[in-house]
Amino acid sequence: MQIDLIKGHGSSNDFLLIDEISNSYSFSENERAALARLLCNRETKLGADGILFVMKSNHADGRMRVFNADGSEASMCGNGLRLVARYICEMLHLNDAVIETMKADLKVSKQPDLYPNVATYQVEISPVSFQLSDLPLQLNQPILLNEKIPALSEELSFTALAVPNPHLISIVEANVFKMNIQKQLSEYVNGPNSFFSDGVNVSFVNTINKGNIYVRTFERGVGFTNACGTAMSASSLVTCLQELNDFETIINVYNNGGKVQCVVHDDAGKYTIDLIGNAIYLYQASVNIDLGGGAFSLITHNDYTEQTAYEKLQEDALQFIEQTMKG
Ligand SMILES: N[C@@H](CCC[C@H](N)C(=O)O)C(=O)O
Repeated sequence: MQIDLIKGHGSSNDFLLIDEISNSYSFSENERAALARLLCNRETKLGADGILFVMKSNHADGRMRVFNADGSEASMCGNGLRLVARYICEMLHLNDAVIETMKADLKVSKQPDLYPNVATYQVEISPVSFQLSDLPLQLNQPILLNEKIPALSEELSFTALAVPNPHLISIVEANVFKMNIQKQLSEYVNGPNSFFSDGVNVSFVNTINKGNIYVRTFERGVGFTNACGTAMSASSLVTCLQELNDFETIINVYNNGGKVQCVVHDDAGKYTIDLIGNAIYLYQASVNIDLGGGAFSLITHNDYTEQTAYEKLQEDALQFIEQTMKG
């Protein structure tokens, strides 16, 4: 089969976007998973953290399904949703749209460029749940708010939440990033284990100062990524709950791929988060795929020129991290 796609990124969390609205593709569930495993493989000419399937919705402006590089489907993807938001808004000539995702219809909108010539979109991260059964996390308690799970770590405290994909978050000192703790812990909870039957995205967060945090995430179904949008949103909420940041106020979230902004809303205990950041296209490609043989070849590859503008944002973000995070 021949497929046209766009490779893009949100905070350098990169995706292959496949448009099923304009193209008459028809994929079985197994084919979607196999496509993700094949095309996201970093050893090939494409490689990505996941695939975004952009589909028609019967009630919203469009629909997104996201598959991780290992072929598993996720209920949500914040960085990916910004790319889909851009794609749908440009296709339908809209500034605001609603995108159907696995568990919710989410508002998205075009925003003023965060940096010159960096296409910027805001996406809604919702619904939020602290019920452990929604992750799921198997513990003899209903919620976990900044508490220890001694079997995972004697030192670190964790908060667990679903936004709606599952996240385990720990606020740490800067020196912890130099240790191997996050990798070991993440591999454990994403392998066969008695706590997380579906795995979990694991984030370590450093509160640089009020209004500025750094987040590094080991993603379920992928491994360490440059950034994870839902994780940065969930982490922002956790810092507000711990009074390290303020609700209704911009939080700059630095990551290894750049920077986004989050605003956390508290509507009488119902939390939602605005995630604002880049939606950059890297190139358009056509590929010829032999799924049975597990191989593909590139037919065309045309670069966009947007990445140069993004690199300025990324350089400044990385410099800020280096200067402020001593540890
Ligand atoms: N990178 C994404 C999250 C993708 C899904 C995640 N790995 C999961 O399995 O829940 C983001 O930007 O939110």
